[in-house]
Amino acid sequence: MSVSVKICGLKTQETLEAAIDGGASHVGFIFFAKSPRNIALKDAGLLADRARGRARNVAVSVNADDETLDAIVSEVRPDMLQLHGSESPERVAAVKARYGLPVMKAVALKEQGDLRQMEPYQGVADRFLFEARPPAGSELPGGNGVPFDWTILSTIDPDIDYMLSGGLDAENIGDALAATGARGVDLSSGVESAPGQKDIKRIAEFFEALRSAERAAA
Ligand SMILES: O=C(O)c1ccccc1N[C@@H]1O[C@H](COP(=O)(O)O)[C@@H](O)[C@H]1O
Repeated sequence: MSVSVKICGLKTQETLEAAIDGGASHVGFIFFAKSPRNIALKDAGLLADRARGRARNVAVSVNADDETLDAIVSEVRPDMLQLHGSESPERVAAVKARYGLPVMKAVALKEQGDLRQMEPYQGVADRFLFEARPPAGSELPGGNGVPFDWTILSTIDPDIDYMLSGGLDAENIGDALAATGARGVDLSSGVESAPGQKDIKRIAEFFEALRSAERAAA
């Protein structure tokens, strides 16, 4: 089975096309002012229109209020909302009900016990995004290019639908898939030449490495 891939933090047509050409199933747009990947609503709307029907558009927000999410949903018409802050299970449920869209909830992992944070969201979130805890001093809850200890996921219930994230790139994707058996992955920094600057060559190299890992596992 092929792994679904979300390339996140896209800001240009050229890199969006490179992600979709490479085989991305999902493309992500960041709505978080402090991020070098933050994108204006109008620009994200244009990119999402371009991707529509070829990849699923994911809008990423951090503790966004209804007014902010209303604007994102109306301009971008995403297929999925990624909530990457400290949104409570009740907030996740309210967002799902308000927009009628699936929600992927980010959960930061550093040690085995952190997996318990996922439990209150089970049956509420449609999918999980397992991500590393941000390094000390980082202003970003995600997109730090840092992997976590993948063995934390070795005993996870196979019915839990998740994307693996945090510091994935062409060099480590084979090991990451071998360690976790993840059916979906999400990455940003690993296909950039500098923070917020997606690199077409690195996107192509990532997909090449992924296909090679998939062949090795078949
Ligand atoms: O990428 C960001 O700047 C960002 C900002 C705020 C919330 C989430 C963000 N990114 C998410 O984190 C993953 C992992 O990033 P990386 O591969 O470790 O750089 C990214 O794919 C986004 O979903």
